[in-house]
Amino acid sequence: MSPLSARLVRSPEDDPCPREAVIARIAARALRLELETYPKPGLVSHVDAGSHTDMDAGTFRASTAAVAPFFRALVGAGAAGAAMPALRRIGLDAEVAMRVATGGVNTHRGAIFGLGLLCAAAGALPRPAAGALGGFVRERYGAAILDGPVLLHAAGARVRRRHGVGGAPAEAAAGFPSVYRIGLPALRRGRAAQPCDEEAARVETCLALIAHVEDTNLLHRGGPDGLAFARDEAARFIGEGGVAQPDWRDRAEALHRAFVARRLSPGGSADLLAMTVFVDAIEAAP
Ligand SMILES: CC(C)(COP(=O)(O)OP(=O)(O)OC[C@H]1O[C@@H](n2cnc3c(N)ncnc32)[C@H](O[C@H]2O[C@H](COP(=O)(O)OP(=O)(O)OP(=O)(O)O)[C@@H](O)[C@H]2O)[C@@H]1O)[C@@H](O)C(=O)NCCC(=O)NCCS
Ligand SMILES: Nc1ncnc2[nH]cnc12
Repeated sequence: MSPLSARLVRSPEDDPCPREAVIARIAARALRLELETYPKPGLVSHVDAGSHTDMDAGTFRASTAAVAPFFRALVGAGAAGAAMPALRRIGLDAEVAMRVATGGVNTHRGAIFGLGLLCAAAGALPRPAAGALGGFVRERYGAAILDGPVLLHAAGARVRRRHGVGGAPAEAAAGFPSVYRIGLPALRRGRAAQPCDEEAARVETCLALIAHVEDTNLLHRGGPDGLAFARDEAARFIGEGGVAQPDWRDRAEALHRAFVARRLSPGGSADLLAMTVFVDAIEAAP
């Protein structure tokens, strides 16, 4: 662990900054709620492992527990005005902790990056108005994100080069437009359609994101055809009424099975679902 992370990672009992601890807990809760959302096409949930053979709900729970202290460190770094290289060091330490906790499996790399940047923004902004967290990431860190080192042999970087898509760095540098333009409106639409079922609202959000996002995980596993299949099917689900349909759960489960049959897994959309839940909680707070 880098000295910066070691200084900033604290146990909740001796935490002198309750607001920072609360924000970090909200980030970890967002990861748990993402996991506890079913059906999410091809993705791991508390019900099954979707298109994955190397991870399940237990792997995600262990990963969430391991990375949570680093969210606290990122909130603190944001509050202290840290620049991108400092955040990056904490993010890389979090990736190491994730891999130790999961036996080397990549559960939350995208979430550490995106949710981590939003945590830093929440640390920097005492009372974030609607849209403020994404705007802060764009203004403060956007250029550094795009100029940052590229991990040439990472699957994501390879896929981004081959297919000319921006992936996680472009999404963050632009201030998370998928969260604000797609995720949050879908969460509110889902709540209006199913006022007593928060899980339904998260399913609506997840499907709306899959229909929109250029997800490098879908490209990695399914190529352009896999990405197009996933986006078209998710768009059809949303276009036909989403979770406002009486049989929405059956339809979403059928979609889940179709993704699993093709080994498709929209991991980037899952991360953006967690980020949407986080932004909704932080920016809505009084
Ligand atoms: C900045 C990086 C994180 C960029 O990494 P990379 O070069 O790999 O770029 P991307 O592929 O674009 O993104 C990385 C992960 O982000 C998720 N993602 C994918 N598409 C999008 C998108 N359009 N918008 C936002 N986010 C996106 C996705 O993560 C999720 O999927 C992973 C699990 O997938 P799985 O199917 O298991 O796939 P693999 O393990 O890859 O292999 P197989 O099993 O299929 O064989 C999981 O991580 C989810 O979270 C992308 O994977 C990085 O380069 C970096 O610099 N990190 C340093 C840390 C840092 O700077 N931190 C800043 C402050 S915290
Ligand atoms: N629930 C999930 N299943 C598979 N990949 C993911 N990446 C982030 N969340 C995920």
